[in-house]
Amino acid sequence: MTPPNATDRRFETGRAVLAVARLLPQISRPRTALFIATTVLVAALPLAMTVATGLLIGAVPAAAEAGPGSPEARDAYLLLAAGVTALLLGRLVDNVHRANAVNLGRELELLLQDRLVAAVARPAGIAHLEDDGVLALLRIARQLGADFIRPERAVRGLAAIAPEFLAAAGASIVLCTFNLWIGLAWLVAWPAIFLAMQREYTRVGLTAYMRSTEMRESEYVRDLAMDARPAKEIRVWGLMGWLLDRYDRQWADRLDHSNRFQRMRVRTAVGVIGALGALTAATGLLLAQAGLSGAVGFAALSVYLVAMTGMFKFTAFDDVAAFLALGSLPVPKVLALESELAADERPVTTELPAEAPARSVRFEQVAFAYPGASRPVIEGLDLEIEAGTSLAVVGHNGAGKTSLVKLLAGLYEPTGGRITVDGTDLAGVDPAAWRTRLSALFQDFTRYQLTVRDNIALGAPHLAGDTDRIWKACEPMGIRALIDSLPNGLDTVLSSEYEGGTDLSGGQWQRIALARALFAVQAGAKILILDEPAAALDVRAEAELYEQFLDITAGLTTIVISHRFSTVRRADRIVVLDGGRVVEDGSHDELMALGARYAEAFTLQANRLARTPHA
Ligand SMILES: Nc1ncnc2c1ncn2[C@@H]1O[C@H](COP(=O)(O)OP(=O)(O)OP(=O)(O)O)[C@@H](O)[C@H]1O
Repeated sequence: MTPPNATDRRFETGRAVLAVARLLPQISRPRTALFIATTVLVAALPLAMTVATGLLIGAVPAAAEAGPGSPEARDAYLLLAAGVTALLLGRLVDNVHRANAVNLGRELELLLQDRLVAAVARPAGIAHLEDDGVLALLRIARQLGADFIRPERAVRGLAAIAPEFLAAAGASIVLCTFNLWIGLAWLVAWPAIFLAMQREYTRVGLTAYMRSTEMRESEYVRDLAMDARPAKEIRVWGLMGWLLDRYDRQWADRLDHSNRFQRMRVRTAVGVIGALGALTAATGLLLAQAGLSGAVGFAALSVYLVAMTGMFKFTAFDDVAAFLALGSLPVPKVLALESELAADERPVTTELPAEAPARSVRFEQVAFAYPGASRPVIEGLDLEIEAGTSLAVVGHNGAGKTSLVKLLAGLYEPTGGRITVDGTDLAGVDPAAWRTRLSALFQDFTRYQLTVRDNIALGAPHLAGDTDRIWKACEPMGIRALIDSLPNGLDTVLSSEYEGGTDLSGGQWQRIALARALFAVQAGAKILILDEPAAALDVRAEAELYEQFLDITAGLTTIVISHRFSTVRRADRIVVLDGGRVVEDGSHDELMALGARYAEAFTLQANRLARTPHA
């Protein structure tokens, strides 16, 4: 996602406010209709009161002369009643208008949050979650309802400003009856001033948006200082001072930047106030001349004066005007993100047969580069994985092993070539349906701060209530005794941040995660991916676990990535990856006989292990 360019920015304010206005009927048509009706009334009623007051002032001398009960007195009473009614009704309608705006605003925020979560959850892959533009929007989205980025405030701003706008237009038209040019000047002045100020506010808001990467950085630094997870390293290495320093510097930089923008806003405001002062002085002077020369009567003069001073209620410089600009700013961005992510969706063109993969999964000349990366991590990769067999993938750090399984899981799409399942190109298959056939455990698996039961059942959440099945997944992992020893057994929360909860050792966590993968297999997954499945276990424990996995998952397609050759050698077939290509391919015995990279690395590790019997 790219940030808006200069041309886009000129129209940003109008587009943002329009986007807010267009969303309101989606929340509630009747309440939007009420919003429009009360906007007109809130603008018209004070104007009606002004006119009634002016006419009343003009009618009083004649009524006083004619005496009580006279038609003139009745007219004066009627004008008084009209003025008072307009005043009271104005108050009442104003309250309804504001309350309606607050509710509409809150619901607008909810609507945007919902649409955003749905939009972000929609793409099958995870590439969008590494896109700086998307992350900037997500940051804004997380803050929706906080700080100045509040669409709710935009609706309240709109509610306050729209009637004032109409009232100012009405007052300008009243002034047109005094002097056409003065009236027209006022009619044009307010929208121009309003737009100038909105552009300034928008500029400030956009700067915050454009600096989202810096802001994310400083939020990251702040969270590092406060989170429990990095707390060990930060204290052991004495990083707290360094973190706080860095955070302070980033804040100072942000403040400095925003102060610079504030100064620019003051310049515009001074220019605007100068123009307003000149127009007010000209109007006042002309009114005074007209009054003194008798060209305009006393009643009309008072109406014109009230119209002129009433125009200053218009809040172009007020907080509400800033809220309107800043609060609406994220709205088109959320909508743009929504359509951008929807456009990225690829069409589903084929369905895989229920038994697939029955023959094989094939990587055919697959190439892949991470979004934004200049070089591919996988290039010209050909690999056929026979269904029902176990495959081990080995290679040095950064060789592309994890990237390969991420492609297989559909978390990213190949940038070249294709992956087929029994001959069907995965590009046309519904990724969600494909993933129900996969069970995967990645090396950076998630330690959910949930119960043991949930941590295991998340492998197939629809079977979460099946306790027997959960125990069945735990058994081969050797964690039954561990779970029984926990305060609430399966229902113990795996986090010491909760009362009655507990944390586990690295190896214990890994066994829980393996049980989760096994639970998914029990639920019907046909391909099992294990990326460094037991790096936290000792070599023998890992080899034993993998052996057990192979027994339990016999007949399943299993792909394991490991640096432990005692694990790797148990696979039916081994491929060595280097620079994103397969450079060796065969069984353990075949690769040993080949005497190349695999054999060399295996011998090296075996010799080391032989020297360290407790490894
Ligand atoms: N999300 C990402 N964005 C950009 N580059 C990435 C990303 N993930 C990995 N890479 C790069 O891709 C290359 C291959 O990474 P990959 O994780 O596939 O290697 P690996 O063989 O699994 O390594 P290891 O044995 O260390 O786990 C590396 O150079 C890495 O820097």
